[in-house]
This record gives sequence, structure tokens and C-alpha cells, in this order.
Amino acid sequence: MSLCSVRERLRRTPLSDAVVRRIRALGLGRERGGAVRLSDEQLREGRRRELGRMGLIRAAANLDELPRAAEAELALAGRSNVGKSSLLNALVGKRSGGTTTRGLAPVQNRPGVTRSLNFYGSERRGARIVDMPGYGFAFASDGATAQWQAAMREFVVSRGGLLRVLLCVDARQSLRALDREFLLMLDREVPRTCSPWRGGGGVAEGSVWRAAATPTPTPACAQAGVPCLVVMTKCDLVPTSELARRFAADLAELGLRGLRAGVHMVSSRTTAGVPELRRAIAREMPKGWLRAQQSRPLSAAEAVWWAGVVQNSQDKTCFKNAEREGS
Ligand SMILES: Nc1nc2c(ncn2[C@@H]2O[C@H](COP(=O)(O)OP(=O)(O)OP(=O)(O)O)[C@@H](O)[C@H]2O)c(=O)[nH]1
Ligand SMILES: [Mg+2]
Repeated sequence: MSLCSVRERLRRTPLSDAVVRRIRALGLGRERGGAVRLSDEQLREGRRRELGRMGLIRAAANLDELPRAAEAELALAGRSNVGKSSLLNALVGKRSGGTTTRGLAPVQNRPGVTRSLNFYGSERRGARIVDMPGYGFAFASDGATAQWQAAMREFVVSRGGLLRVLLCVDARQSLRALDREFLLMLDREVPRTCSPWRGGGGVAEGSVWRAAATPTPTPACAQAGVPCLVVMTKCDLVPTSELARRFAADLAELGLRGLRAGVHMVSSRTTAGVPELRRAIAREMPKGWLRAQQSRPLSAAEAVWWAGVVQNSQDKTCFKNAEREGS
């Protein structure tokens, strides 16, 4: 799709007042002439850094080096430089350095920074979050890129403990061809039977954050694999009205393609939208998963990313709610 046609599609996408209000309430979107202003909650969120003892468990440069599958993994995927590692840091409450590596996951302002499947967690067998290399990064040779794409495809297709994928897209660009391919691959090729917890998300029907159901789902959709949330990153860089249109256009496209992914907007820089994303992850946990975990108390760090719990009462409430929903 050419840049021109994307612009045209955006121009034709109606601007929804509800979405604009939501973006403003979240503190996302660049207002005309205004600098990014952080709310008190965002400032508090930004200060909470040393939460949980998440650490790098393994950096796998190829599929032979993968750690044994944990009971639950959440993977961050997307094109290079869209902000996957920054989002990981924001989700677990660690600030990313602007162009340095002060966060948990290394972040830099150039594509191709993450070059291995990096597994983060608090204990060797517990739940984990997986930072994936960007697909198709610009400076890799064609051969290396193709090899990585095949390896990542293999990873998401065959990894038994992989419960959810967060597909990150740069909010300034929306869904691109490689994202569509990845989404379709997730939806159609990953067998649901890999893990008893994989099937079905739990977001309420009719939510504005969810793609509309297709009138006639294809058989492939009916046996969809790893559930996915689309996360629009860097939302602090996009003017509010453009962000609202891109959000609506992406949501509409997912619906038209029969993909059931929800769409979320975040800024890892300001942390706006991050607590809401954590809550969505908690809400979307498969029924019974949290109950199954009760045989073994969740460590603080696991709770941080599964249930979106940081050490603040608001998030603790959300964890309890998620538990209730799962029971
Ligand atoms: N303004 C702004 N910049 C961001 C945000 N998230 C990430 N960035 C910047 O985007 C650049 C790339 O971020 P990364 O997190 O390294 O991106 P990545 O997707 O992990 O990149 P690869 O590992 O190369 O695939 C860095 O300069 C970040 O500071 C955001 O929410 N807002
Ligand atoms: Mg990275």
C-alpha cells in the first residue's frame, strides 16, 4: 500500500469524538503547539523503577538456545525500532534511558538493537516476558533477515507456553505489510492445542478497543492460535486527531480481516496508557489461569506483568478483579 493511499484512507476515516476523548483522558496524543505534559499519576508511574526482581534469564541467538518452555510466556513482537524493548521496560516499571541502556531491556534510537530472543523473568521456571528482535531490521543482510523471520515464526508457532503476543506498531505509521503477515500467521498457523491456556481472549464484546467481529468468520479464524493485542507505541509523538484516525483505521482493518486482536495506545516515554495496557493483559488472561497459579503464589515480578500489578493499590485491585474474572 503506498504512502499516498494510507494518507487518503486516514483522511476518509471519520474522527470519533469518543476516541479523541479517550486519548485525551489517557494523556496520549500531541496537542497542537503543546509540549507533552505528564499527569501526577504518570510521574508516579515513571518513578516506580525497581519493581520486582525481573532479570534476563536467557538471550537465545538461535532456536537451539531457547530455555525450556515456562508455563507462561508473553512475547513482544513488531518491526524494528517501534519501541518493543521500551514497552517491556515500561510494563515492568523500569525506565528506559533515552539512548542508553539503563532499563532492563537495552534500548537505542536505531533499528536492530535486540538481536536475540531475550527472556526476562524473576525465577527460572516462572512466568516470563520475551523481547523479540524486530522483523526485517534495516541493516541486516537479506539472508540474516530471512533466517530470523523463519526462526521467529518457528518460535511463535511451536512454543507451547506462549500465551499472548503484544504486536507493537509505531503510532506514526500504523499497521504495515509485515505486521499484517505476522498477524495472519499468528491467527491461522499456530495450533491452539499447544497450550491449554492459549485459546480465546476475554475482552467484552462491543468495546471500542476491540475489532468488530466479522459477520462470517472463516474456518481458519475459528481455530485461531496465539491471542494477540496490537499496541500502538510512541503515541506521545502523534497529534491527537491523527492518532484517533490511525486507531480507528487499524481497528477497522483488523475487523475486516477477521482478526480478533484488540488495539491499545501507549507511550513508553510518558507511561501514558501503560497501566491500562497492563489491566488489559490481566483481563485477557485465559479463564482459569490465575486460579491454577494459586497452588503457587505469584512472585511480585510475575504479577507485575501478568496481572499488571505494580506496588500500587489501583493495580492491586485490578489483579484481584482479574482473579475474580478468571474464577
Ligand atoms: N517518543 C517516544 N519514543 C519512544 C517510545 N518508545 C520507544 N521510543 C524510542 O524509540 C527508539 C527505539 O526503541 P526500542 O525500544 O529500542 O525499539 P525496539 O522495537 O526494541 O527496536 P529493535 O530492538 O531494534 O527491534 C528509542 O530511541 C526509544 O527511546 C515512546 O513511547 N515515545
Ligand atoms: Mg529491542
